[in-house]
Amino acid sequence: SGEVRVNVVEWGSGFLMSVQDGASAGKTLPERVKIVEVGPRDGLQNEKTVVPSEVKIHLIDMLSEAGLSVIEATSFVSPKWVPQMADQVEVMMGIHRRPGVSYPVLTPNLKGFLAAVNAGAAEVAIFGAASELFSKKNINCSVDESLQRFEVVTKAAKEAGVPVRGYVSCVLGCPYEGKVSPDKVAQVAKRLYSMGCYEISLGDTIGVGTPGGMTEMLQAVSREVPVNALAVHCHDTYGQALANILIALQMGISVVDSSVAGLGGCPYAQGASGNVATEDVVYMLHGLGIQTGVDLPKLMDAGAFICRSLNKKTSSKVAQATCKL
Ligand SMILES: CC(C)(COP(=O)([O-])OP(=O)([O-])OC[C@H]1O[C@@H](n2cnc3c(N)ncnc32)[C@H](O)[C@@H]1OP(=O)([O-])[O-])[C@@H](O)C(=O)NCCC(=O)NCCSC(=O)C[C@@](C)(O)CC(=O)[O-]
Repeated sequence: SGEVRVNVVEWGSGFLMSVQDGASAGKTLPERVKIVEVGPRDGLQNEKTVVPSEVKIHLIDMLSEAGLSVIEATSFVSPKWVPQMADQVEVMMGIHRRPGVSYPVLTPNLKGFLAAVNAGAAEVAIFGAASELFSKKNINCSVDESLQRFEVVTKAAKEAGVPVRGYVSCVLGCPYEGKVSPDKVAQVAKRLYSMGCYEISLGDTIGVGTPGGMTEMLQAVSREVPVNALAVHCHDTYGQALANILIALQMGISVVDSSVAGLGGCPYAQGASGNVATEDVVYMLHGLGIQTGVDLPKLMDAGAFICRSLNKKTSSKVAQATCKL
């Protein structure tokens, strides 16, 4: 109908303005999107100076207070590989778990899985890649070896009744190999799904993808894995993340990973910027009339808190526009 609704909420010195464009909220978009907030893990894992556990815990609590229902809390990986995540047990013990909120953690192997469950994790994520070289740099094994390790984790998780999410990294490009074939992404995604992952998150680890590549890759993956079991995980290095997410939504995906304040980057993907900012994703989704359950002002408070704590500027355009730096 071309109807455009504009809601303006005055807030501090800035304005939080949401433009709802009735024409763009087409039939193919989902009514509701689940956001998987990865800031406390993906966002912080690459920080060079150690972030105190209390800051991580407070951030996670602010994010759950803002209405996020899935918050990836930490990683049970080797502290020699990722020192920033060495306080995983303190973080898991310190957070105030809100009913209905899930706090998954990364577990690369059985050792990590057992430690995670011991620390009270009720959901875990395994993380593979569609690129051999990235797999080697990130988790020190080939893609096939990683899948064998993940079989062991998913078997143990099934016995313990713990749901497992699966990641595929480098779905639109690799920092070491360059172009990645959509078929390879589809094969890895299929293996993770067949071993019992309830959801497969497709990671544009270095943020190089464009909507054309995203479309081609999702077409290949959705031939092997049902689209309602897929999520997208976009880094924003080349400023393509929101466009890529919109493509994913139009193709039926309704789970989006993002990081508050656009924090982050992978230690084994040099030059990659943070994930798309959760604030910007929420702004876009609400503008499209899609529900998220997230309170944007509260989310921006969480973004402002972590940026102050890290002494860095937010990468969220929405936060910049509303002067909540
Ligand atoms: C996978 C390993 C452990 C293999 O590392 P390795 O060196 O091959 O492992 P190992 O089995 O030979 O063991 C070596 C040492 O690590 C210990 N170890 C072994 N496992 C664990 C564990 N779970 N927790 C704690 N310690 C562990 C083990 O006990 C031993 O200790 P030592 O005897 O030398 O004292 C290592 O490569 C690692 O920890 N890698 C983590 C890398 C990582 O966290 N990367 C970032 C996350 S992935 C990402 O960001 C991408 C994503 C998910 O966001 C999606 C996207 O954007 O694409």
